[in-house]
Amino acid sequence: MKPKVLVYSKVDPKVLDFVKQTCEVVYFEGLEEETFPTFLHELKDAHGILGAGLKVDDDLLKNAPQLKVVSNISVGYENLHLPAISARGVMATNTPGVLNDTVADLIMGLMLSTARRLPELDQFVKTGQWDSNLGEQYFGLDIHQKVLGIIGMGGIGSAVAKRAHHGFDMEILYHNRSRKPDAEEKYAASYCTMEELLQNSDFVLLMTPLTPETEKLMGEKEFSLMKKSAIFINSSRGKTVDEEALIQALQTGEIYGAGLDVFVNEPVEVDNPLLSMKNVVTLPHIGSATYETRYKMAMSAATNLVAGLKGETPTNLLNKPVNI
Ligand SMILES: NC(=O)c1ccc[n+]([C@@H]2O[C@H](COP(=O)([O-])OP(=O)(O)OC[C@H]3O[C@@H](n4cnc5c(N)ncnc54)[C@H](O)[C@@H]3O)[C@@H](O)[C@H]2O)c1
Ligand SMILES: O=C(O)[C@H](O)CO
Repeated sequence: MKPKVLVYSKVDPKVLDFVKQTCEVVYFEGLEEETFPTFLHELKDAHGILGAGLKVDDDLLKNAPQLKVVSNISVGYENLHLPAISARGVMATNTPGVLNDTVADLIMGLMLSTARRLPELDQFVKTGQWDSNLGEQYFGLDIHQKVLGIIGMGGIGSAVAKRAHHGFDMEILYHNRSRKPDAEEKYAASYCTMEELLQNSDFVLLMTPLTPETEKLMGEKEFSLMKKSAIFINSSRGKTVDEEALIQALQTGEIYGAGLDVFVNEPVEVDNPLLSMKNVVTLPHIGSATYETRYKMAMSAATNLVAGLKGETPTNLLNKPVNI
């Protein structure tokens, strides 16, 4: 009998076909309030789940006694409670690597958009404000030859360092849990403390996972250390930042601007002060959102899932389940 899999996010039909070769699939195309009870019902005899963002903790797992694999279609996995998943002998997987270049491209775009005020000036032209006497009101800041500080020099951080160093002639500083000799050699990246990085960077990119250690990693003290001319970029998770402190730093001119792909609450509330600031460029958490990369992520997650269900070790196994 084929193992039963619940796919709870929309995926390319080719990914579904791949999973269907070895599994019986129940497809949800996204979980809504109305479909969640059916999902819970189907979970009772499911062997695998595949999708993005579902909170998987003991509360959910107790409804899933047959479960063998939880496959996340994302690199971030703060939605997975790994101790609870491991304790029930279940494998957990994510999708690192395949999205590095796409997210790094977007981050370069965010840096350029914020420094050169692209969305604001786009509106300027489209609303007929462009006249022949334009002066400093449309000036921005250069990004080439500036200093980029990267907090979290992992897969995505390194892909940004590559673009910034080789493409924009930027100087790279980084802070990470451990030294990254590869980035030091290839992108002339200099390792430094958080404090040194914040004080010396023209752009500060936050690119760590969300963990208890990184929650509110950027707060009042950290923003106060940044240059007044510096731009803060966050494409990690909203909760790595104390959003109130960021708003304050922007309102008081402690920093020049911010480019944000992630927020504490997503979708972000329309009355969030960040949305009405001209010096803030916002995006709806779309770092990896291209057709090509979302396909690769879903296929990577499907491959992990099928491997786990076949009794093999998935390439991107995150945990050590008991009894395995
Ligand atoms: N905006 C988006 O669409 C999007 C897309 C992909 C990933 N992300 C987020 O970005 C995160 C990073 O992705 P990645 O693929 O580069 O992961 P990664 O694991 O390759 O890199 C993360 C790096 O952060 C470092 N780190 C962890 N905790 C740290 C700490 N306390 N202080 C300093 N450094 C620390 C790690 O050592 C590692 O080098 C993901 O976990 C996810 O939350 C967001
Ligand atoms: O963690 C990730 O992979 C992104 O945030 C979702 O695509």
